[in-house]
Amino acid sequence: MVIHFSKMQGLGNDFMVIDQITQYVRLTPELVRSWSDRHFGIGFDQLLVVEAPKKPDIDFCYRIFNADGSEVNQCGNGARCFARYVVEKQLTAKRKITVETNSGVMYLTIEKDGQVTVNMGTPGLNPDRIPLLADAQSTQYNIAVANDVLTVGAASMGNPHCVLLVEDIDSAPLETLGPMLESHDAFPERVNVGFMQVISRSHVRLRVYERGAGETMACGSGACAAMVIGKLWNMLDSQVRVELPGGELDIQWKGGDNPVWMTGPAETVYQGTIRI
Ligand SMILES: N[C@H](CCC[C@H](N)C(=O)O)C(=O)O
Repeated sequence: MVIHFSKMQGLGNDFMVIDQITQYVRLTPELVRSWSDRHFGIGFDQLLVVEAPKKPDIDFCYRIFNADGSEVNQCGNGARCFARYVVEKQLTAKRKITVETNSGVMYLTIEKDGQVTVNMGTPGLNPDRIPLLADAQSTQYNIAVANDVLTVGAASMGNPHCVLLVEDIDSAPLETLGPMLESHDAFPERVNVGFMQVISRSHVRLRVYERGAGETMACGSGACAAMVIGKLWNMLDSQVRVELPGGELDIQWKGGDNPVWMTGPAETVYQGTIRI
């Protein structure tokens, strides 16, 4: 069987995108891992799967698999690529798209300049929502790692994130602290780990060691989580330029139960087929 796919990227966070509307393939963790391999497969950070809606008033469903084969409930950069994919494949003529993921419904708008704005929903700060093993909700949590205690912020954007402050993003110890925090016992479903350097109240630099993928060139939900946590720490205003290794995202959040808005690019690199 031949599977048609698009290879896409949002600020260098790269994706294989398939639709299960015009074709069908049974997805297993082993198959996803074989496809994500950058030497023996196609190579990607995440696989995005477009499905027909299950409810009225929803345009599509959208599933996300990390490179390690784990299925997750949110991908910010992927949401922007998803929007461009369904338009380019003429699966919709809409410019405002409603999509349901395992973590809820998202609202996507394709802007006139081709960028995509995503309503990423309200951040989850209750430890049970993240999930995080903690006695009470706080803006800061102390996590024992190796022989040190790290102070982190934690939030869910439909997927779990922790964020720590660093003086210099370029020398941040992602290779060591990333995996240790990603799989730390305090995070029962593992966690995405953001390393944030605050440049001003409207500009941060961020690197993310992603759950199930390692360090990526950009993490959309990670940029949202970092902005939320930085604002809760009263270090950031309500609109922030998040500078990631792969480029910049515009993130906006007014606090409280307001949604987080993310705007950024999404591009198709090539279209291909793979035989299974
Ligand atoms: N690694 C993430 C999923 C992809 C998120 C990221 N690529 C984004 O743009 O939000 C997780 O396990 O929750």
